[in-house]
Amino acid sequence: MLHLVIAEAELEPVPKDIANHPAVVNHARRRGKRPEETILDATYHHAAIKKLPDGERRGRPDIVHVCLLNALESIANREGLLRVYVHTRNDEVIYVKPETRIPRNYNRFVGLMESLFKNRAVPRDLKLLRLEEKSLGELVDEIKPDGVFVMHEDGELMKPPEFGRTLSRFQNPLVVVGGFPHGDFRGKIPGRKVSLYREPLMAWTVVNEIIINFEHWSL
Ligand SMILES: C[S@@+](CC[C@H](N)C(=O)[O-])C[C@H]1O[C@@H](n2cnc3c(N)ncnc32)[C@H](O)[C@@H]1O
Repeated sequence: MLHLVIAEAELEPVPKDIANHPAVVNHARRRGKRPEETILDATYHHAAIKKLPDGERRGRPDIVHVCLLNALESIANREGLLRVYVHTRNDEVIYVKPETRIPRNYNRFVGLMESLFKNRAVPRDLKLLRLEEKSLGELVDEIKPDGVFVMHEDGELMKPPEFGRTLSRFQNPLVVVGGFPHGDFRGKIPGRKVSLYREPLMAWTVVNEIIINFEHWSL
């Protein structure tokens, strides 16, 4: 079983500090929600986000959306060989049941995330998505993997097929991919740093490369 963690993802409700900013208030009103109930989104909250620390990288639910679509619709997931988790910049972990159907439509996905942050689980009966306050370290301790790999541009360079083969030597490997658009992990991430290419890649490309090459050795 491969455990895939999208870590330090830039997915969060609008922080209190900018809840009164006109860009946030107007967007919330259009969606019929209170500002604090909406998800921070760089596309709509650009003017407000600039005022936040780390503003240049925050408000990117789209990264989580594409990574989840790719991972959950993969053959590995259909075969029951994958578990996916999202860890956020505020140390929350979203547990994703393998049978979850993530909405293709971005606005619907954001609506789902808004319900998740409000109710801590969606849908209430099936709890396909569940949110808990938890650090990445606590999540790793809980999963108890027999190998931890951190995808990183500065890591030891391994071609994707070679990385797939490396993963196949473990029973329960865990792979961490950064869910942010720019810069490095903010916290210390334990594990073997691996680079799949000599240049930075988008998080969803890395997710695809990991899963496809894991499948090659595991199906
Ligand atoms: C968009 S990148 C992060 C931003 C990147 N540091 C930059 O400044 O362009 C998102 C994540 O993809 C993974 N990643 C990006 N390039 C990679 C590479 N060449 N090899 C392995 N993983 C990579 C890392 O986990 C990274 O945190």
